[in-house]
Amino acid sequence: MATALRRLAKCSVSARLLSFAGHSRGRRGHFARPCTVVAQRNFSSASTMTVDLDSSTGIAVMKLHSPPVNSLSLDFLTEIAISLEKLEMNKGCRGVVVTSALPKIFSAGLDILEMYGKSPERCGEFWRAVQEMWLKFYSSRLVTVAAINGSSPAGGCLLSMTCDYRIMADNPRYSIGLNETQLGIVAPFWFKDTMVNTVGHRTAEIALQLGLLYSPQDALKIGMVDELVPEEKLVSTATEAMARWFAIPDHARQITKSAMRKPTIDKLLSARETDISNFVSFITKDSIQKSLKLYLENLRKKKA
Ligand SMILES: CC/C=C\C/C=C\CCCC/C=C/C(=O)SCCNC(=O)CCNC(=O)[C@H](O)C(C)(C)COP(=O)(O)OP(=O)(O)OC[C@H]1O[C@@H](n2cnc3c(N)ncnc32)[C@H](O)[C@@H]1OP(=O)(O)O
Repeated sequence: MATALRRLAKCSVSARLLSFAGHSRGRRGHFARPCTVVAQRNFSSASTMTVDLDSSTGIAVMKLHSPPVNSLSLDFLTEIAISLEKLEMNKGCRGVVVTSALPKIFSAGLDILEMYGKSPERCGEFWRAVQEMWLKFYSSRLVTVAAINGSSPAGGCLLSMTCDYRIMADNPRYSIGLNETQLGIVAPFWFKDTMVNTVGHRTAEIALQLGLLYSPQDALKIGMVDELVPEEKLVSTATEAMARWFAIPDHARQITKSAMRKPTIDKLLSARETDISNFVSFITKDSIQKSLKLYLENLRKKKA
């Protein structure tokens, strides 16, 4: 099933930029089922998420549910990307709220187990799926709002930064940021670019080098998130925020979004294969594997 999903994801890449500029590629029936609430719910055999589309508002809520920490494995990334693709193709959908169904965690970022002790081939496949998820979200025609209801390190922060707007639960126990350097690894250029586009160059420089994780209050101060609300109001605030974006004619908003993001997207598209081989050669180095091993051990020790 997951392999079939990945194949489908690869086939649809070339259509992305068309939809980005507001052109419809969306012939119904491209997928086996139309994108309705029930079809979405049934779509994922692993039940790693629910996607509820309210046809009266055009807002879908995508709730990530991959215990224990919504870490982004190859299969999970593929499911997220395909779910977004299905929403993109549904003319009744104008926006998506991304949130977590797990308590206290939005997403723990990339699944470290996908980067530790894996073959170069598997690492390459994994990295392509990370790129694909980023490309789909960053270039989405939809209004995307992240409702960040828990900690969101590294890849979790990246996912939220691909969205148009971020609302975080005002809980000082949660943190968010690109903390890669703390693991002894390096955020690739398109993670860095997304961060720069979100918080500006100087703040990104400090945040990335030090691998900083910010409290919600500090994340608000630097512009990593746009709003803080009590956790119970998160999804309702996200759907309310969506109304401001829906008030703008779709084509004008989409073309503007494209103008803002296209250079960053094109940069990855033109270097995609090199980026994969850089990742594979970096992550499979003995020294990096040792760092990851240590980091995993510390994560486990913390619990014991
Ligand atoms: C030159 C350069 C060229 C190319 C680029 C090359 C390189 C690489 C770029 C890679 C970019 C990487 C991006 C990433 O996203 S890396 C992942 C970063 N994530 C983290 O650091 C988060 C780690 N986790 C935590 O801090 C906590 O777990 C968290 C999320 C705050 C939750 O805390 P808590 O509720 O207390 O839960 P536990 O810590 O007990 O965790 C439960 C369970 O989950 C396991 N786990 C946690 N996070 C991950 C993860 N990201 N991947 C896999 N597994 C994870 C944890 O070990 C526990 O497992 P157990 O078996 O003990 O139950």
